[in-house]
Amino acid sequence: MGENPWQPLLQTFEKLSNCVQTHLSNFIGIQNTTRRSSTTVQNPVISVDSSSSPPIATNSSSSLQKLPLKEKSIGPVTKEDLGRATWTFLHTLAAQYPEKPTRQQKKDVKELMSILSRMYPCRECADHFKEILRSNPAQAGSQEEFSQWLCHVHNTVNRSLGKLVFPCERVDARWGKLECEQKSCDLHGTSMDF
Ligand SMILES: Cc1cc2nc3c(=O)[nH]c(=O)nc-3n(C[C@H](O)[C@H](O)[C@H](O)COP(=O)(O)OP(=O)(O)OC[C@H]3O[C@@H](n4cnc5c(N)ncnc54)[C@H](O)[C@@H]3O)c2cc1C
Repeated sequence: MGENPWQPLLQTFEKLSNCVQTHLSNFIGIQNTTRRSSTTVQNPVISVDSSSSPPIATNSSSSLQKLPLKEKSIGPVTKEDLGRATWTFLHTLAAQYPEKPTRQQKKDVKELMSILSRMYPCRECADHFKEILRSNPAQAGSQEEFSQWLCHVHNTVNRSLGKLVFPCERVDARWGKLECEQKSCDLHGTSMDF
């Protein structure tokens, strides 16, 4: 049998096709990279305080990309990040705590502190906090009592870390209530002790 007369033409076509495919996939790859990085700039994903953390690549189909972003990249949470976030939560809670809390609310504060001292996701901090609570049991008979007690225990942690002590008479200036329309974020207390 003689050689297929179309063979050289088919081989040329195959080479051309491979070449086009390679260029096309390179091109698409570049496009995807470009799109991903421009999304990151225009609509950054998440922010944390730590500027030293390397950025983490995100899957373009991830819903994370739709989250609003501040300016910095995501990375592992440090003990300091966790501490600042937790103090923000606790001081804000104290700022919104009712003047006249219910018995349940007072019990909740004690339980919350107790749970923190067991489950705070930094073992040494949790153990340290447990010790602090032992000599300073939570006091939450009123908004002022709670926020002053919290300021005091925060200062105890500050001292142990060699940080400056915060002037507790200025705690209300530092930590206010959440900005919520028509007090919709306020915790409600009661004048009755039930
Ligand atoms: C329960 C708990 C226990 C911790 N234990 C440890 C530990 O054992 N070891 C460790 O390394 N880290 C610990 N941390 C973390 C540590 O307290 C800090 O959060 C972290 O070191 C970051 O400190 P920072 O200087 O950024 O400010 P932070 O101490 O996080 O304070 C945040 C902000 O609160 C304000 N502030 C400071 N002091 C007071 C105060 N007394 N009252 C009201 N507002 C104040 C300041 O404006 C400050 O910028 C603990 C955190 C918590 C929540």
